[in-house]
Amino acid sequence: MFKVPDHQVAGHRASQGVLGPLIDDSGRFYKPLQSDERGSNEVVFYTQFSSNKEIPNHIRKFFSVYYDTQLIEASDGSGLLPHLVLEDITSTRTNPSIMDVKIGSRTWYPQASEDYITKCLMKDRQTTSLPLGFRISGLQIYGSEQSGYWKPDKKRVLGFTAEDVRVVLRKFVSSNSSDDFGTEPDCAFAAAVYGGSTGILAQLLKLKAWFEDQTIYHFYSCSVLMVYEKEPILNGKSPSAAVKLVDFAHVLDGQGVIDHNFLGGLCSLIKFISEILKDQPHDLTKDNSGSEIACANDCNKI
Ligand SMILES: O=P(O)(O)O[C@@H]1[C@@H](OP(=O)(O)O)[C@H](OP(=O)(O)O)[C@H](O)[C@H](OP(=O)(O)O)[C@H]1OP(=O)(O)O
Ligand SMILES: Nc1ncnc2c1ncn2[C@@H]1O[C@H](COP(=O)(O)OP(=O)(O)O)[C@@H](O)[C@H]1O
Repeated sequence: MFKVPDHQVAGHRASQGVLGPLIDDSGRFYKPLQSDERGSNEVVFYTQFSSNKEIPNHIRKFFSVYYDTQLIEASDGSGLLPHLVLEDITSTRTNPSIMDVKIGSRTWYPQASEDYITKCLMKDRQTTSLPLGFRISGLQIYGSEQSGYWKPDKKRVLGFTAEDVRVVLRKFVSSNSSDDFGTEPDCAFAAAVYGGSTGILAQLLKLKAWFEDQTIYHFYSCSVLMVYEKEPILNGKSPSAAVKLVDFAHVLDGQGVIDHNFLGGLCSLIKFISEILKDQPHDLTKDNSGSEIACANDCNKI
Protein backbone atom coordinates (compact mmCIF):
# COMPACT_ATOMS: atom_id res chain seq x y z
CA MET A 1 0.00 0.00 0.00
CA PHE A 2 1.60 3.28 -1.11
CA LYS A 3 1.08 6.56 0.69
CA VAL A 4 2.33 10.14 0.64
CA PRO A 5 5.35 10.56 2.97
CA ASP A 6 4.54 12.25 6.30
CA HIS A 7 8.07 13.56 6.68
CA GLN A 8 9.06 15.05 3.33
CA VAL A 9 10.50 18.54 3.88
CA ALA A 10 11.44 19.77 0.36
CA GLY A 11 11.24 18.97 -3.33
CA HIS A 12 8.25 17.99 -5.44
CA ARG A 13 5.41 16.75 -3.21
CA ALA A 14 2.65 14.35 -4.11
CA SER A 15 -0.90 15.65 -3.78
CA GLN A 16 -4.17 15.50 -5.71
CA GLY A 17 -3.10 15.43 -9.36
CA VAL A 18 0.53 16.26 -8.54
CA LEU A 19 3.49 13.96 -9.07
CA GLY A 20 5.66 13.30 -6.02
CA PRO A 21 7.30 10.55 -3.98
CA LEU A 22 5.44 7.78 -2.17
CA ILE A 23 6.39 5.39 0.62
CA ASP A 24 5.28 1.93 1.69
CA ASP A 25 5.13 0.11 5.04
CA SER A 26 8.34 -1.80 4.44
CA GLY A 27 10.63 1.24 4.71
CA ARG A 28 10.99 2.11 1.04
CA PHE A 29 10.82 5.54 -0.58
CA TYR A 30 9.58 5.70 -4.20
CA LYS A 31 10.77 8.75 -6.12
CA PRO A 32 9.07 9.16 -9.52
CA LEU A 33 11.40 9.52 -12.47
CA GLN A 34 10.98 12.98 -13.91
CA SER A 35 10.14 12.77 -17.60
CA ASP A 36 13.14 14.74 -18.85
CA GLU A 37 16.77 13.66 -18.44
CA ARG A 38 16.67 14.32 -14.67
CA GLY A 39 14.96 10.98 -14.00
CA SER A 40 17.33 8.95 -16.15
CA ASN A 41 20.36 10.83 -14.76
CA GLU A 42 19.41 9.86 -11.24
CA VAL A 43 18.96 6.19 -12.24
CA VAL A 44 22.37 6.23 -13.94
CA PHE A 45 23.92 7.77 -10.84
CA TYR A 46 22.45 5.25 -8.38
CA THR A 47 23.24 2.30 -10.65
CA GLN A 48 26.84 3.37 -11.19
CA PHE A 49 27.36 4.40 -7.56
CA SER A 50 25.97 1.11 -6.21
CA SER A 51 28.60 -0.92 -8.06
CA ASN A 52 31.47 1.57 -7.84
CA LYS A 53 34.30 -0.16 -5.95
CA GLU A 54 36.08 3.15 -5.40
CA ILE A 55 33.49 4.29 -2.85
CA PRO A 56 34.68 3.54 0.70
CA ASN A 57 32.11 1.87 2.96
CA HIS A 58 32.20 4.70 5.50
CA ILE A 59 31.09 7.04 2.66
CA ARG A 60 28.47 4.68 1.19
CA LYS A 61 26.46 4.97 4.41
CA PHE A 62 25.77 8.64 3.61
CA PHE A 63 23.64 7.50 0.66
CA SER A 64 20.24 5.77 0.78
CA VAL A 65 20.31 2.14 -0.23
CA TYR A 66 19.15 1.86 -3.87
CA TYR A 67 16.96 -1.14 -4.66
CA ASP A 68 16.28 -0.59 -8.39
CA THR A 69 13.45 1.06 -10.28
CA GLN A 70 9.85 -0.15 -10.18
CA LEU A 71 6.69 0.64 -12.12
CA ILE A 72 4.03 1.82 -9.69
CA GLU A 73 0.88 3.94 -9.90
CA ALA A 74 1.98 7.57 -9.93
CA SER A 75 0.61 9.90 -7.25
CA ASP A 76 -0.90 12.25 -9.86
CA GLY A 77 -3.23 9.54 -11.17
CA SER A 78 -1.50 9.38 -14.56
CA GLY A 79 -1.01 5.59 -14.34
CA LEU A 80 2.05 3.39 -14.08
CA LEU A 81 5.33 5.29 -13.91
CA PRO A 82 8.89 4.15 -13.14
CA HIS A 83 10.07 5.14 -9.65
CA LEU A 84 13.47 4.91 -7.99
CA VAL A 85 13.12 2.53 -5.05
CA LEU A 86 15.23 3.83 -2.17
CA GLU A 87 15.63 3.20 1.53
CA ASP A 88 13.20 5.49 3.39
CA ILE A 89 15.54 7.45 5.67
CA THR A 90 12.76 8.33 8.11
CA SER A 91 10.99 4.96 8.40
CA THR A 92 12.72 3.86 11.62
CA ARG A 93 12.04 7.17 13.38
CA THR A 94 8.75 8.13 15.06
CA ASN A 95 8.97 11.92 15.32
CA PRO A 96 11.98 12.91 13.24
CA SER A 97 13.39 16.42 13.10
CA ILE A 98 14.71 16.88 9.56
CA MET A 99 16.55 19.58 7.66
CA ASP A 100 17.27 19.59 3.91
CA VAL A 101 20.29 21.75 3.12
CA LYS A 102 21.05 22.28 -0.57
CA ILE A 103 24.83 22.45 -0.87
CA GLY A 104 26.84 24.69 -3.21
CA SER A 105 26.85 28.39 -3.96
CA ARG A 106 25.99 27.37 -7.53
CA THR A 107 23.10 24.97 -8.21
CA TRP A 108 23.51 25.02 -12.00
CA TYR A 109 26.00 22.94 -13.93
CA PRO A 110 28.10 24.45 -16.74
CA GLN A 111 26.46 22.44 -19.56
CA ALA A 112 22.90 23.47 -18.64
CA SER A 113 20.72 25.55 -20.96
CA GLU A 114 20.79 29.34 -20.62
CA ASP A 115 17.18 29.31 -19.37
CA TYR A 116 17.97 26.77 -16.67
CA ILE A 117 21.10 28.68 -15.60
CA THR A 118 19.12 31.92 -15.40
CA LYS A 119 16.44 30.27 -13.25
CA CYS A 120 18.94 28.66 -10.88
CA LEU A 121 21.15 31.75 -10.66
CA MET A 122 18.15 33.83 -9.69
CA LYS A 123 17.31 31.40 -6.86
CA ASP A 124 20.97 31.22 -5.77
CA ARG A 125 21.05 35.02 -5.57
CA GLN A 126 17.71 35.36 -3.79
CA THR A 127 18.58 32.76 -1.16
CA THR A 128 21.67 32.22 0.99
CA SER A 129 23.31 29.95 -1.63
CA LEU A 130 25.58 32.67 -2.97
CA PRO A 131 26.69 34.27 0.30
CA LEU A 132 26.83 31.09 2.43
CA GLY A 133 27.47 28.32 -0.10
CA PHE A 134 24.29 26.54 0.95
CA ARG A 135 20.60 27.17 1.53
CA ILE A 136 18.01 25.51 3.70
CA SER A 137 15.42 24.00 1.32
CA GLY A 138 13.00 22.73 3.93
CA LEU A 139 12.75 21.52 7.51
CA GLN A 140 10.57 20.20 10.27
CA ILE A 141 11.44 20.35 13.96
CA TYR A 142 9.54 18.18 16.41
CA GLY A 143 8.48 20.00 19.57
CA SER A 144 6.25 17.75 21.66
CA GLU A 145 3.01 15.82 21.47
CA GLN A 146 1.13 19.06 22.20
CA SER A 147 2.99 21.41 19.88
CA GLY A 148 3.77 18.95 17.07
CA TYR A 149 6.17 20.12 14.36
CA TRP A 150 7.47 23.53 13.40
CA LYS A 151 7.45 23.22 9.59
CA PRO A 152 7.66 26.64 7.92
CA ASP A 153 6.30 26.77 4.38
CA LYS A 154 8.53 26.78 1.30
CA LYS A 155 8.21 30.53 0.66
CA ARG A 156 9.25 31.29 4.23
CA VAL A 157 12.21 28.90 4.09
CA LEU A 158 13.52 30.21 0.77
CA GLY A 159 13.33 33.73 2.26
CA PHE A 160 15.74 32.88 5.11
CA THR A 161 18.60 35.37 5.48
CA ALA A 162 22.07 34.38 6.67
CA GLU A 163 21.07 35.38 10.20
CA ASP A 164 17.87 33.30 9.95
CA VAL A 165 20.00 30.31 8.93
CA ARG A 166 22.19 30.80 11.99
CA VAL A 167 19.10 30.87 14.21
CA VAL A 168 17.38 27.93 12.49
CA LEU A 169 20.45 25.71 12.88
CA ARG A 170 20.22 26.51 16.62
CA LYS A 171 16.45 25.98 16.74
CA PHE A 172 16.97 22.59 15.10
CA VAL A 173 18.67 21.34 18.28
CA SER A 174 16.58 23.26 20.84
CA SER A 175 13.83 22.22 23.21
CA ASN A 176 11.91 25.49 22.69
CA SER A 177 11.67 25.56 18.90
CA SER A 178 8.01 24.95 18.23
CA ASP A 179 7.11 28.56 17.44
CA ASP A 180 8.45 30.92 14.79
CA PHE A 181 11.35 33.30 15.49
CA GLY A 182 10.07 34.70 18.81
CA THR A 183 12.11 32.73 21.33
CA GLU A 184 15.89 32.53 21.78
CA PRO A 185 16.80 28.88 21.01
CA ASP A 186 18.21 27.07 24.08
CA CYS A 187 20.35 24.58 22.08
CA ALA A 188 19.48 21.95 24.72
CA PHE A 189 20.21 19.09 22.30
CA ALA A 190 23.28 20.55 20.57
CA ALA A 191 25.70 18.25 22.37
CA ALA A 192 23.66 15.10 21.72
CA VAL A 193 22.86 15.86 18.08
CA TYR A 194 25.67 17.96 16.63
CA GLY A 195 28.44 16.93 19.06
CA GLY A 196 30.24 13.72 19.97
CA SER A 197 32.04 11.09 17.97
CA THR A 198 28.89 9.96 16.14
CA GLY A 199 27.09 13.31 15.98
CA ILE A 200 26.29 15.38 12.93
CA LEU A 201 29.49 17.45 13.00
CA ALA A 202 31.66 14.31 13.09
CA GLN A 203 29.69 12.86 10.16
CA LEU A 204 29.96 16.05 8.12
CA LEU A 205 33.72 16.09 8.73
CA LYS A 206 34.00 12.52 7.41
CA LEU A 207 32.10 13.57 4.33
CA LYS A 208 34.32 16.63 3.94
CA ALA A 209 37.47 14.49 4.08
CA TRP A 210 36.12 12.44 1.17
CA PHE A 211 35.18 15.54 -0.82
CA GLU A 212 38.70 16.92 -0.34
CA ASP A 213 39.94 13.95 -2.29
CA GLN A 214 37.24 12.50 -4.55
CA THR A 215 37.22 13.60 -8.19
CA ILE A 216 34.69 11.04 -9.46
CA TYR A 217 31.52 13.11 -9.15
CA HIS A 218 30.35 16.70 -9.11
CA PHE A 219 27.09 17.03 -7.17
CA TYR A 220 24.99 20.00 -8.33
CA SER A 221 21.76 20.86 -6.52
CA CYS A 222 22.29 17.95 -4.14
CA SER A 223 21.19 18.17 -0.50
CA VAL A 224 22.52 17.11 2.85
CA LEU A 225 19.62 15.76 4.91
CA MET A 226 20.16 15.96 8.68
CA VAL A 227 17.81 13.77 10.71
CA TYR A 228 17.46 12.93 14.40
CA GLU A 229 14.90 12.13 17.09
CA LYS A 230 14.41 14.17 20.23
CA GLU A 231 12.52 11.74 22.45
CA PRO A 232 15.35 9.19 22.92
CA ILE A 233 17.59 12.01 24.21
CA LEU A 234 15.05 12.76 26.93
CA ASN A 235 15.25 9.08 27.94
CA GLY A 236 19.06 9.09 28.03
CA LYS A 237 19.37 7.31 24.67
CA SER A 238 21.02 8.21 21.38
CA PRO A 239 19.11 10.56 19.04
CA SER A 240 20.28 8.44 16.05
CA ALA A 241 21.52 11.56 14.32
CA ALA A 242 22.20 10.89 10.65
CA VAL A 243 23.54 12.76 7.66
CA LYS A 244 22.37 11.56 4.25
CA LEU A 245 22.84 12.93 0.76
CA VAL A 246 19.75 13.14 -1.49
CA ASP A 247 18.86 14.28 -5.02
CA PHE A 248 21.26 13.17 -7.71
CA ALA A 249 19.42 14.44 -10.78
CA HIS A 250 22.33 16.75 -11.59
CA VAL A 251 25.45 14.72 -10.84
CA LEU A 252 28.23 15.09 -13.39
CA ASP A 253 31.51 13.28 -14.05
CA GLY A 254 34.17 14.98 -11.92
CA GLN A 255 36.80 14.54 -14.68
CA GLY A 256 39.66 14.39 -12.19
CA VAL A 257 38.80 17.71 -10.51
CA ILE A 258 37.53 18.04 -6.94
CA ASP A 259 33.96 19.26 -6.44
CA HIS A 260 34.97 22.66 -5.08
CA ASN A 261 31.39 23.94 -5.32
CA PHE A 262 30.08 21.21 -3.00
CA LEU A 263 33.19 21.19 -0.80
CA GLY A 264 32.99 24.93 -0.21
CA GLY A 265 29.33 24.76 0.80
CA LEU A 266 29.99 21.80 3.08
CA CYS A 267 32.85 23.67 4.83
CA SER A 268 30.54 26.62 5.33
CA LEU A 269 27.80 24.44 6.88
CA ILE A 270 30.43 22.77 9.10
CA LYS A 271 31.60 26.17 10.31
CA PHE A 272 28.04 27.21 11.27
CA ILE A 273 27.51 23.99 13.23
CA SER A 274 30.97 24.15 14.88
CA GLU A 275 30.19 27.64 16.11
CA ILE A 276 27.01 26.43 17.80
CA LEU A 277 29.03 23.77 19.63
CA LYS A 278 31.78 26.25 20.54
CA ASP A 279 29.13 28.52 22.09
CA GLN A 280 28.08 25.80 24.54
CA PRO A 281 29.32 25.99 28.17
CA HIS A 282 32.07 23.42 27.36
CA ASP A 283 33.51 23.74 23.86
CA LEU A 284 31.89 20.64 22.30
CA THR A 285 34.15 20.58 19.25
CA LYS A 286 36.82 19.23 21.64
CA ASP A 287 36.90 15.95 23.60
CA ASN A 288 37.86 15.60 27.30
CA SER A 289 41.57 15.82 26.48
CA GLY A 290 41.07 19.08 24.58
CA SER A 291 41.67 17.50 21.14
CA GLU A 292 39.39 18.28 18.23
CA ILE A 293 36.64 15.61 18.08
CA ALA A 294 37.25 15.10 14.41
CA CYS A 295 40.14 15.88 12.16
CA ALA A 296 39.61 16.24 8.45
CA ASN A 297 42.95 14.58 7.66
CA ASP A 298 42.37 11.64 9.97
CA CYS A 299 38.74 10.86 9.41
CA ASN A 300 38.95 7.19 10.34
CA LYS A 301 39.48 8.14 13.98
CA ILE A 302 35.85 9.21 14.31
O1 LIG B 1 9.99 23.98 -9.27
P1 LIG B 1 10.66 24.81 -8.22
O2 LIG B 1 10.85 26.23 -8.63
O3 LIG B 1 10.07 24.65 -6.88
O4 LIG B 1 12.16 24.29 -8.13
C1 LIG B 1 12.54 23.02 -7.66
C2 LIG B 1 13.43 23.20 -6.46
O5 LIG B 1 12.74 23.85 -5.45
P2 LIG B 1 13.27 25.16 -4.75
O6 LIG B 1 12.32 26.23 -5.22
O7 LIG B 1 14.69 25.45 -5.14
O8 LIG B 1 13.12 24.80 -3.32
C3 LIG B 1 13.90 21.87 -5.96
O9 LIG B 1 14.72 22.08 -4.84
P3 LIG B 1 14.54 21.26 -3.48
O10 LIG B 1 14.65 19.81 -3.83
O11 LIG B 1 13.25 21.71 -2.92
O12 LIG B 1 15.72 21.70 -2.66
C4 LIG B 1 14.72 21.16 -7.02
O13 LIG B 1 15.89 21.91 -7.26
C5 LIG B 1 13.93 21.05 -8.31
O14 LIG B 1 14.81 20.72 -9.35
P4 LIG B 1 15.36 19.28 -9.66
O15 LIG B 1 14.19 18.35 -9.64
O16 LIG B 1 16.37 18.97 -8.61
O17 LIG B 1 15.95 19.49 -11.00
C6 LIG B 1 13.28 22.34 -8.75
O18 LIG B 1 12.33 21.95 -9.72
P5 LIG B 1 12.29 22.40 -11.22
O19 LIG B 1 11.66 23.75 -11.24
O20 LIG B 1 13.71 22.41 -11.71
O21 LIG B 1 11.43 21.34 -11.83
N1 LIG C 1 15.48 8.26 0.60
C1 LIG C 1 14.68 9.13 1.22
N2 LIG C 1 14.04 8.79 2.35
C2 LIG C 1 13.21 9.66 2.98
N3 LIG C 1 12.96 10.90 2.54
C3 LIG C 1 13.57 11.28 1.40
C4 LIG C 1 14.45 10.45 0.68
N4 LIG C 1 14.90 11.12 -0.40
C5 LIG C 1 14.31 12.32 -0.37
N5 LIG C 1 13.51 12.44 0.70
C6 LIG C 1 12.64 13.58 1.06
O1 LIG C 1 12.19 14.18 -0.13
C7 LIG C 1 12.65 15.53 -0.22
C8 LIG C 1 12.98 15.86 -1.67
O2 LIG C 1 13.89 14.94 -2.19
P1 LIG C 1 14.67 15.23 -3.54
O3 LIG C 1 15.37 13.99 -3.93
O4 LIG C 1 15.49 16.46 -3.35
O5 LIG C 1 13.47 15.54 -4.55
P2 LIG C 1 13.31 16.60 -5.75
O6 LIG C 1 14.12 16.06 -6.89
O7 LIG C 1 11.85 16.62 -5.97
O8 LIG C 1 13.84 17.93 -5.27
C9 LIG C 1 13.82 15.62 0.75
O9 LIG C 1 13.94 16.94 1.28
C10 LIG C 1 13.39 14.64 1.84
O10 LIG C 1 12.49 15.25 2.75
